[in-house]
Formats: sequence, C-alpha cells, structure tokens
Amino acid sequence: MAEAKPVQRADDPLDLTLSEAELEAYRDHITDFIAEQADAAGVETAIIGLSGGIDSTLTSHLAVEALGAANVYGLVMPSEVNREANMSDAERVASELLDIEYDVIEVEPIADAFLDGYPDAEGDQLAVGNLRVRCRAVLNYLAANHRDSIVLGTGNRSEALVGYFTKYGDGAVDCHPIANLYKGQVRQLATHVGVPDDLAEKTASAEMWLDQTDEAELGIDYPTLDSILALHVEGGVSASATAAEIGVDEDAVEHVRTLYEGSEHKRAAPPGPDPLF
Ligand SMILES: Nc1ncnc2c1ncn2[C@@H]1O[C@H](COP(=O)(O)OP(=O)(O)OC[C@H]2O[C@@H]([n+]3cccc(C(=O)O)c3)[C@H](O)[C@@H]2O)[C@@H](O)[C@H]1O
Ligand SMILES: Nc1ncnc2c1ncn2[C@@H]1O[C@H](COP(=O)(O)OP(=O)(O)OP(=O)(O)O)[C@@H](O)[C@H]1O
Ligand SMILES: [Mg+2]
Repeated sequence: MAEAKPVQRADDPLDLTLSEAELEAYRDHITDFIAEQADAAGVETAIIGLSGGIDSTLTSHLAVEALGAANVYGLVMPSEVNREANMSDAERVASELLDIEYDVIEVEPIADAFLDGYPDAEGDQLAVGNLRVRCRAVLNYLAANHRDSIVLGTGNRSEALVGYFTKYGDGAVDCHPIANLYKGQVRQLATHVGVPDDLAEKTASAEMWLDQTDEAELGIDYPTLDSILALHVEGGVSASATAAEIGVDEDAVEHVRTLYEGSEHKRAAPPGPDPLF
C-alpha cells in the first residue's frame, strides 16, 4: 500500500459512539466469545502479541476477564523500528495493568536470518516490514503449540474491511475478539473497561518501519474511515451521499471502496479451482 498524502479528514464524521449499555454488552459478548474459543479448542490458555497499542491492550484486557490472568500469556517482540516507549507500554500492560506472564523476544535477528537467506529483499521497506510481522506470527504459534494455547488476534472492523494487516502476519491467528468494533469504538471500549487514557488515545501504528502511522499510510483519519465504512461500504449509502453527509471529497469515499475491494483476498480462505469431477 503506497503512502497517500495528505490525510483526508471529514468535516463532520458520523457519530459511532456506543452507549454505556452497548459497551457493557460488547464487553460480555467478547469475553464470552474468548472463553468459547478456548473451550472449542480444548485449551485453558491464550497467547497474545503485546505491542503497547490499543488493539492488543484491549484484547488482552478482555482475555484476562474471560480466562483469568493466570491463563493469558503475552509476547512482546521488539524490532529495530519499534519505539522504546511502545515496547515499555507493552511491558507495562503485561506487568502492571494485567499482571500476566510475558516474555520479550527480539525479532530483528530472526528477520535478519531470513534476509540472509533472501538478500534481494533487503531495503524493501514494505517487504521487510511484513517479514517482521510474519516472524511474530511464527513465534506466536511456536509458543501456542508448546503451551497448548490459542493465539488471539487483535484485528478490528476498520482494519479488516480495508485489508490493513499483513496476510499471514498479524492476520495469522485463531480468532479476532474485537472484530466487530470500528477503531473509534475500540478506544471507547478500552476506556470503558479501565485502560488508562494515554494507552486508549495513542496514535495507531503498525510499527513496520520508523515513524509509520496508520492514518498517514492509509491517507485518511480513523473517524473519516470509520464513517465511510459504516455509511458507504457496509451501509449501502451512495458515494456522493456519503461524501455530502460527512463533508469529505468523493475521492476519499472511492479510495476506501478501492481498499475494500482490493483486499477481498485477505478476508477469504485461499481458493482452489472448482472440483472437476
Ligand atoms: N487479488 C489478490 N488475490 C490473492 N492474493 C493477492 C491478491 N493481491 C495480493 N495478493 C497477495 O497478498 C500479498 C500482499 O498482501 P500483504 O503481504 O499483506 O502485504 P500488503 O497488503 O501490501 O502490506 C500490508 C499492509 O498492511 C499494513 N499493516 C500490516 C501489519 C499490521 C498493520 C497494523 O495495523 O498494525 C498494518 C501495512 O502497513 C501495509 O499497508 C501479495 O504479495 C500477494 O501474495
Ligand atoms: N512489537 C510487537 N510485539 C508483539 N506484538 C506485536 C508487536 N507489534 C505488533 N504486534 C501484534 O500485532 C498486532 C497488530 O498491530 P496493530 O498495530 O494493528 O495493533 P496495536 O498495536 O495493538 O494497536 P494500534 O493499531 O492502535 O497501533 C498487535 O495488536 C499485536 O498483537
Ligand atoms: Mg500498533
């Protein structure tokens, strides 16, 4: 996905705020879901990658509510492009907020070993960024196999609909507990369950390269993205009416639609040809 600038911002984004009752209902629904997923897999425990970002902070918080702190294990996996502050927030979430067991595993030597094997990709920002993400997925499953656990994903509704994740990277998990929440609602539920404001309000970043932010790369801010997804992509409101409703160029609506259509392959199981006989 190429850097798209400037960042589009609607004058009057849709208000997708959930009421306190709806937040509480989501809290119950998601914790039930996590417990059911563990049950269905016949395990007691879950593993989650902790980045210091709000998606993993909220998901791990709800996992502890569902399974108990003794049954959630965190992996903090810094690379050379992760900010220190985010990695220390990830450890703070594990040790102070949740009091769960966790380990820190450096990803860079592992990614470097892959690049030694395939040096052609060195310096390719996107390919190497995705490589770091996929190294984390391999480590998650190494630990899950060893500890008899499921791997919790952290994908939210906004990211899923525009394909803003690495195929078989952060997308390679057993379930996505917060999949029904738009990004703004993720922050809202986090605050509702007691996540500190500095974590709930932090700028979203995949941290695949230095100074990456979701909004700069996507070319749109989250309130605008969430509004276009709810109105146009999922709500069936025309592009022109959506643009007029929230006060944004129609180009921004088309951009989101293009991201949605182009990422269909990431939301589907790998296809094979129809059976012949
Ligand atoms: N139409 C199609 N049908 C079937 N397969 C198709 C395809 N088009 C591409 N592909 C395959 O998909 C690959 C491209 O997908 P992929 O490897 O994922 O790579 P790609 O989508 O290019 O990059 C990942 C994007 O997700 C973002 N991301 C990643 C991780 C975390 C987060 C975050 O929010 O924290 C965000 C990242 O910043 C970047 O924009 C191609 O190399 C090809 O193998
Ligand atoms: N350095 C890391 N160590 C461990 N897990 C990570 C790391 N970076 C990313 N992950 C995993 O990949 C997931 C996807 O990253 P993503 O950036 O979308 O979520 P986030 O960091 O939790 O929240 P935000 O999108 O607000 O930054 C994270 O939620 C986390 O589970
Ligand atoms: Mg992040």
